[in-house]
Amino acid sequence: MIALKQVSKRFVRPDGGVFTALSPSDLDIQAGEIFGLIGPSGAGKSTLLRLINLLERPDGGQVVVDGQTLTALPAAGLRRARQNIGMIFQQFNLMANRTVADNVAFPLEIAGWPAAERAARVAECLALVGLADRAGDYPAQLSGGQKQRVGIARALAPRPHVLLADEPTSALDPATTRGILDCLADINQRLGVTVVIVTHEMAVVRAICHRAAVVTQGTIAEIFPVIDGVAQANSAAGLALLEEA
Ligand SMILES: Nc1ncnc2c1ncn2[C@@H]1O[C@H](COP(=O)(O)OP(=O)(O)OP(=O)(O)O)[C@@H](O)[C@H]1O
Repeated sequence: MIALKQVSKRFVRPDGGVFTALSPSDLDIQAGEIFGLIGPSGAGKSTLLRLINLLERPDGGQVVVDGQTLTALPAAGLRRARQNIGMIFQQFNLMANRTVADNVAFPLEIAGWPAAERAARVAECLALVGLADRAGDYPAQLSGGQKQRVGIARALAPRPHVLLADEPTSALDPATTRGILDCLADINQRLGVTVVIVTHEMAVVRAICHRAAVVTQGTIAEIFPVIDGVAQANSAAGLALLEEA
């Protein structure tokens, strides 16, 4: 479903220095997987995630999602292809001046869905995340967990095959975290959506991931499976993360 081929990313710092956020890396994520990107702060996890939908443009390499080579697409083609890739964020990124329903409708408006189909899809997505009764509320009236559920509903509205999650539970307490992770696992199971989740916590990987990559200093140190809730990491960086947990 997702293939990164020798993808790399450097940033130029304000002082003119060049910083390698990701050395040339390969990554294959299968359709239907929940795949984790785990590593310490500043390791390059978010950069790697944002390279999948080209929020960050790689300096080199190819990004292929659902059979389309995103790195070869012109702007209009890329906009269309991105409708197949939903994204959720640590701070939810909801629009405060729009109701819950209008937040969820937003990507459908952009994509040109007719109003009646939009309304039906919004209702469906809010039901999916357990917020059917909050459609008319504003984000400020919701708890953190409910806000993230709106984020998930918004990301799923255009029926994407891929959902990118950038530390989706880092702003939430443990009980709410559990609820959001269960929600993501449920969506993965029911809809078959491929989920890529950035986290710095092994507990998140253990809770929902099928496999995960250890990202450290701009490289993928290893890719390991999670078997019966046990993370099978064995690189030095992976073992350090397990010890921390
Ligand atoms: N736009 C940018 N300009 C310059 N440097 C950047 C930019 N974006 C990221 N970086 C640098 O790239 C490195 C990797 O950042 P990234 O956000 O991918 O790490 P991360 O593993 O997600 O960390 P965290 O868990 O702290 O979010 C960091 O050192 C960061 O400062």
